[in-house]
Amino acid sequence: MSVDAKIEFPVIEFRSADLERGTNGWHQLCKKVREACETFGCFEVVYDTISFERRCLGFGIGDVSNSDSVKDFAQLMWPEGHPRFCDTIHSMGTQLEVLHKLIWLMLIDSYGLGEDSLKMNYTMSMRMMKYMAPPLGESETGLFAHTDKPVSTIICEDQIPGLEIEVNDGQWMKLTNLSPSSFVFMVGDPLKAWSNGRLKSTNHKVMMSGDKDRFSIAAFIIPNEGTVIKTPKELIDEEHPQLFKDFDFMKFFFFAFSDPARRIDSGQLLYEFAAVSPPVSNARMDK
Ligand SMILES: O=C(O)CCC(=O)C(=O)O
Ligand SMILES: [Fe+2]
Repeated sequence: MSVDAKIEFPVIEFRSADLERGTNGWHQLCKKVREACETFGCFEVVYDTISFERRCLGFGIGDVSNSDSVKDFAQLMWPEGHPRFCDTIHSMGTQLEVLHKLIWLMLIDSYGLGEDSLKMNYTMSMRMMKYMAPPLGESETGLFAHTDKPVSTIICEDQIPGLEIEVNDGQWMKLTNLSPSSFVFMVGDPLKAWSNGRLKSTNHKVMMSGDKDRFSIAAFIIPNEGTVIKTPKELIDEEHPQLFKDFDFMKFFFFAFSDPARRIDSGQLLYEFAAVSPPVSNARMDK
């Protein structure tokens, strides 16, 4: 099904002059970020503060903002160490983590909440993906449709399009023409639960066509064991009754990747796990 041409994917430029908290520029950015995350569950962030070589190798590394953890990983492949690899990954991880936190702060400010309302201990994992070009003239699924289970994700691709988001029931929009300084920020299910369903965790997938392989890097925020996802009371009122009970992130994460969960639609898992009153029918509550 093709997408309505009127739907425009949000592209938000983070100019350094606007990144000072409390300024007019900051407030405008907060509003745009909130609108994008409420409507689309994701947006393209143009952020040229981060510059690095967009070279991917095809594996995942946990806790990338910790330089020892990156070194331990590099030792597996290069027992004698690989300082350049470690520096690149560590510096990229650190900067992507800053970007995650900046966007969280914008969301917090946009709802007028205190910083403590979205505070947790976490590690950021990075996955590097190579999607092979499909056979000539064909189109192939690179990654099946899902909503993200980490709190939030930042995706960086090497200019070969492939990422698609579901904008209406069954309508897929391919994200194209991302600028070389762009990233895609994606709301995950726990952030949706935190926001009492205001923020959308969008269904997305990777579809490959054309003759070029696609490389991407995804940086995921994974809360530490014992973290409880809790909706701030300010986001619950008569107009917005509580949709999700407080839940242990790790239990949700394990549930989402368990065998019985495989038979459930990815976007439905959060409701199965944490809905305050389970929906009577199978219909999605956020539609
Ligand atoms: O590679 C991409 O562009 C998307 C990756 C993704 O959605 C994921 O790893 O959850
Ligand atoms: Fe994803």
